[in-house]
Amino acid sequence: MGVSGSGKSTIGIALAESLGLPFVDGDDLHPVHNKEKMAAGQPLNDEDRAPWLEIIAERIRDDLASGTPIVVACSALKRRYRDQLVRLAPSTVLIHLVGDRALIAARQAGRNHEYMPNSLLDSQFAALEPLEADEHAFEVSLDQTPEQILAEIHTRLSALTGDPISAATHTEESA
Ligand SMILES: Nc1ncnc2c1ncn2[C@@H]1O[C@H](COP(=O)(O)OP(=O)(O)OP(=O)(O)O)[C@@H](O)[C@H]1O
Ligand SMILES: O=C(O)[C@H](O)[C@@H](O)[C@H](O)[C@H](O)CO
Repeated sequence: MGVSGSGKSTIGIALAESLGLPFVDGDDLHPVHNKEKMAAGQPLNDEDRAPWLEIIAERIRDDLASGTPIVVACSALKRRYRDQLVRLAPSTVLIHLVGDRALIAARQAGRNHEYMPNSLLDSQFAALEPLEADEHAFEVSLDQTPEQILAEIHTRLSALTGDPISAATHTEESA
């Protein structure tokens, strides 16, 4: 999770590959109305996001129920959005890519997004609610290379879930 440009897709794809799990980009699950609204330079509101978050929550639940956990990139800016996402799959781990606005803006400038204008970054920060202590989650600084972020995520995931698979995967990966 994180604001636009924080690295959700980049890190999500790499994390999924390192864990041998499917990756789902939440951006692909937005209704057309949401994409058109953002492309027009308007930030989404709670009503826009609710059905989109429900689609993602059901996808997480359904894939987990079929035996395949997935890695998902989703802004998940507010605490109630995250509660909606994990409601159907409480074992979900939320990973917040955190960093300062200037660095994120610089990264946004370096890419062309399908629909998201860089001008909406301030609205993303305005909506962002930091993780709270009772969330099954952790923060990772985005001011690192993708490789460093991935290594930290593996370490933190193993500590949080006690899942040797993550550690084993990391060991295999670094071998
Ligand atoms: N750790 C990193 N170091 C350097 N560049 C990065 C890093 N992570 C991502 N980037 C670059 O920053 C830009 C934004 O990354 P990415 O698209 O993954 O962010 P995002 O959170 O998915 O954005 P959005 O939500 O708008 O789709 C891309 O050009 C990507 O290559
Ligand atoms: O919650 C939101 O406002 C949206 O999901 C945005 O975050 C964009 O879809 C995503 O960042 C792609 O740029």
